[in-house]
Amino acid sequence: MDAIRTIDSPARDKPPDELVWPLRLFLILLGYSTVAVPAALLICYVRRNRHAFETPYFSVRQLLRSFAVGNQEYQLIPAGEKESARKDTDPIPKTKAQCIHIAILLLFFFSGIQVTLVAMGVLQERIITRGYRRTDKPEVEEKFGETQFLIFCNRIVALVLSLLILAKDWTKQPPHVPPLYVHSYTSFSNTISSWCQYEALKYVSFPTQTICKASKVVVTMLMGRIVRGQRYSWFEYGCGCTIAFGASLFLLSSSSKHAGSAITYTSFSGMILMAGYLLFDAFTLNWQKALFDTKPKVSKYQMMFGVNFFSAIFCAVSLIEQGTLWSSLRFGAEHTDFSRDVFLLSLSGAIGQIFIYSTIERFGPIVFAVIMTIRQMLSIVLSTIMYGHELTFWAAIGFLIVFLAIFVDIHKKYSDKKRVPQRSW
Ligand SMILES: Nc1ncnc2c1ncn2[C@@H]1O[C@H](COP(=O)(O)OS(=O)(=O)O)[C@@H](OP(=O)(O)O)[C@H]1O
Repeated sequence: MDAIRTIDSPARDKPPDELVWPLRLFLILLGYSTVAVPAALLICYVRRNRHAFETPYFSVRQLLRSFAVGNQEYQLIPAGEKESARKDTDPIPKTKAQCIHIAILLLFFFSGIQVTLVAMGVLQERIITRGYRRTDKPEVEEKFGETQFLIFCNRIVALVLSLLILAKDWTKQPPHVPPLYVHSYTSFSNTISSWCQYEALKYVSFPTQTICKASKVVVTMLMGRIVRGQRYSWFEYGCGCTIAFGASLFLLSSSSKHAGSAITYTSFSGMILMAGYLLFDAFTLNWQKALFDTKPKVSKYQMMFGVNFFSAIFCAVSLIEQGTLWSSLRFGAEHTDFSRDVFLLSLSGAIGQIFIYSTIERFGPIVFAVIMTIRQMLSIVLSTIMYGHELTFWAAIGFLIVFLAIFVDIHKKYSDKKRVPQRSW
């Protein structure tokens, strides 16, 4: 939620009380546990009595079984294939035609992510900063401030969109082998990483924040080793570090004005929150990739449905426990312009998710992390052009370093592939 973060991020020299965020996190986790604990008990119960839940007919029992146990009867993966299933999807093509196809696809996904996330940023800013006239009393203008409700609407629209696509292509969907609750991990880590990032803005200086965000690629690689057993060579780690260095140089040199207005030092809390953001974000990506690698694999729309289903529940529970769900819905009913903007925001978020899942499924978590890093740099380049500013010398060097590292990495993979005959692309 870029724009919301920008607005809420405080421009002050002294960070707030360091004891506030652990308390807030504790309350959030307590809220989630009111759903997670009963769900975990239910899962244990169904797993222990799994035979009682075996039924060939569509029923609540079958749904509970899919939720807690999964459909292991479709697990057709031969033992020897398990290793190769863990490898990242390799986007390096063999022929020129494949090269062009890959390049167009990457550009399409990148543009989709960029356009939808920029649209979301603009709409979020609009919703949070401007007031809305009441439909029945146009002379009264009121502001909306419940950001959690916006996330809830976003997840609901994404849930409905994925459900519509699944219903349309029902016959083309692979059987969903893992238990449905596995998507709650992605949902939880995605939510907590966003929360950590948002919360960290109050405790970290701009340079620390930038360097941490630029390190996304390296952290995603390290997490890939832990979550999926994916090995990367020293050369690949080197490229990841070079991208982090180049992106930091670019972002820091081209955003010196930001640095002046933000917090001037990083506290211990800030470091923990930034680490939380990076670790949960890297876990999300690698867990998604691990699910795409099951055989038969989980389709991107099944995953989108599963993740948004759990996220919607988590958000709804939070809103109900804070007592803000009904007041937000009432605000929506009384301000039709607001409802329209929230719908457009949620729709762009949902379409953005389709691009995100497509990228991770097709190109893997590292390419996605690189795309998100370039996305941040491109936003700055675009605003520099729009406002007629000039890129600094060091920003240009940083930009060159990032693209050079990407080029060298792709080139090496391409030449390695030429040397070693491949089974099939
Ligand atoms: N792996 C994965 N799966 C699903 N969705 C994801 C993923 N990574 C990022 N996102 C969503 O993309 C939105 C922007 O994410 P970030 O703020 O982390 O991106 S960045 O800071 O610009 O790099 C943000 O959307 P909102 O949560 O709706 O704001 C993220 O949740």
